[in-house]
Amino acid sequence: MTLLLMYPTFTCKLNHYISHKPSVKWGVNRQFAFSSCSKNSRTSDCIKLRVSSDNSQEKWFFTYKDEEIHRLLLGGEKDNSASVDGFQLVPQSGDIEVSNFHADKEEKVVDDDLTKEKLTEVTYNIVFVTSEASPYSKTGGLGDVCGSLPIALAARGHRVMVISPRYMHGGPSDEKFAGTTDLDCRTKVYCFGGAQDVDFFHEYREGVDWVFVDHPCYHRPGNPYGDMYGAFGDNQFRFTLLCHAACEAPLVLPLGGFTYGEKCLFLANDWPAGLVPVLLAAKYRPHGIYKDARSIAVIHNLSHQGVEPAATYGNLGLPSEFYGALEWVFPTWARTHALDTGQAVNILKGAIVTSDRILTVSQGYSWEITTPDGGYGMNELLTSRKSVLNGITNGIDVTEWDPSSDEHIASHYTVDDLSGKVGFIGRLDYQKGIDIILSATPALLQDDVQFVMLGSGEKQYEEWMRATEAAFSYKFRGWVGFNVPISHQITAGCDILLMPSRFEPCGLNQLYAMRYGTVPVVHGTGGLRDTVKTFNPYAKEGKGEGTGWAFSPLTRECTLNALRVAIRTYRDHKTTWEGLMRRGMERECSWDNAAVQYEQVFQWAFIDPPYAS
Ligand SMILES: Nc1ncnc2c1ncn2[C@@H]1O[C@H](COP(=O)(O)OP(=O)(O)O[C@H]2O[C@H](CO)[C@@H](O)[C@H](O)[C@H]2O)[C@@H](O)[C@H]1O
Repeated sequence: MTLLLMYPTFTCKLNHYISHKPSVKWGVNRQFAFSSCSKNSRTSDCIKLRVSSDNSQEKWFFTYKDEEIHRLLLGGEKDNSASVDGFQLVPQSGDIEVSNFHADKEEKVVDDDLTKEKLTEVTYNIVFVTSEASPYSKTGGLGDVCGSLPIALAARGHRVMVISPRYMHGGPSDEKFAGTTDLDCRTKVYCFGGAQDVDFFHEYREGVDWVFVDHPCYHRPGNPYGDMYGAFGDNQFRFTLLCHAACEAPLVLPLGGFTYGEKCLFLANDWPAGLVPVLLAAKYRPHGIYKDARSIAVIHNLSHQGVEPAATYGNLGLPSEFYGALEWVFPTWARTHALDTGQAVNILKGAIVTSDRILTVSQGYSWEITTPDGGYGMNELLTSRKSVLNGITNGIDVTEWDPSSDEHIASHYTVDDLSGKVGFIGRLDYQKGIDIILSATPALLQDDVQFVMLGSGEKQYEEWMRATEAAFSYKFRGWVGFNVPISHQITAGCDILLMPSRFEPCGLNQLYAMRYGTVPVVHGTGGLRDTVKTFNPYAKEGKGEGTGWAFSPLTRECTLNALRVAIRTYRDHKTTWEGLMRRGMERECSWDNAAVQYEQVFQWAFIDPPYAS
């Protein structure tokens, strides 16, 4: 948390520092407290603010080191719900000396613990737009994040809607939507040369409005993006429709009796939601709608950008003058034939140049995407927007992923009761370093280890898993497919989780692994480097520190070396291993911390006028 104190005008921003619930309204006697002090001296230096109000007059009192100081309130800045979010005070003459306040100097105080304890002061109407949200739909980490972060934000007092498609695959997964009801609010959206009728389904669960856009294009076998024959050919249409519908939803859906209205904050997750910030700027604001709304482009994976031929621009329901926002020209070497001009539209680019802020899912990745290596062609663009680019490490759903109560595992355990237990879980593609696993496995299986893999993706890797299991059935098991219970069982059952990702915006499996006492061995990149601390046996007077191994560079040799060090530690140094497990299990990984950081970014988003209008 950052507290701004300025003297002698003594202006304090109270946002996030006042410890009262958002539902508490202004106008009755209230006592608030906030701290201006460092972690270690919190108690002694605490400044308390007491406000006494009889609805006509507000008197403000400060207590500093148990001494009460009366101040004149110059102006209380209140938000729409009449909660105070800032104030200005004039010190009386002969002002007391307060040692923490430095003349004409800004003081920044960081106190994470304190932040965590407090609910938010300013609440927002938040609209997550996403192609997947667990448990309704999930093919990877995006589903996890959009299924759990909204709940954490709602618990902090925000009004939160998550809007995603109502996928009907014609199988058991359709049951996940059984609790939703048709809002009977058919709406027309205009794209792809005509009017499209969409319906909205809804379920209010865990404080969140889960809204599902219904349209025949979401009703087909497969997963949200494709089927056994590959990606669906009309994905641009399917997600354009989602974005148009998502922009209408806050205006037209009376959820709990009230619409979300125009003053909301859109979180556009990855390219499928990338048209949302563009639509706000191009379609709505010119007509005076959504002038008070803001948008944040959240990048979970920059390697997918939603790029289609330039000729498709006319389908997107955007005015021609916004073509430049989406315009994308492939370099000459990437063109496919002599007549290829390289002209394309890039939806994620549109989001990056029109959103008010940009977020990635770890700090490391927010830097990597500004470099040529990690930028996937967007590095210069992202660098130009660096001042509004932040990284916040994902949290995890600590209820779903809890080794003491997990419904998918046979025996439960806690950090105080560790009992006996190399795995890999993930999409079988280039990002996840699957080629490295392929090349390292024969050597690894020479050692006394068993290796279990769960994943689906590229056919050649699925075939390799089947063939390796057939050849080394006593040492290797490969489960081809997407199976949540098995992912929990592998996470709980393994001693080591291997993640040789080539790049990893955040990575969730290493977080799940640490929570389950399974030690991660990862390539030190992006969010993996941010979250897995390499074991150091000499730290802390020989007690050791770290939660796993983050190796680099990403080669077969380095992967094998790191795995062998880990395996030796497991085998020969049981106490040390237990320390690694314990530290991983005790690591803070809930959404609480991240939710507070998200709120800070929300606050920043509303400081400036809309970036694009
Ligand atoms: N075969 C299978 N069966 C069952 N479950 C499976 C599975 N394959 C994957 N999963 C699950 O899908 C999720 C994968 O999450 P990750 O964060 O590791 O990667 P992903 O690349 O999808 O997400 C992107 O978005 C997330 C969220 O921001 C970032 O953490 C990440 O770095 C970025 O690449 C985990 O919950 C995992 O258990």
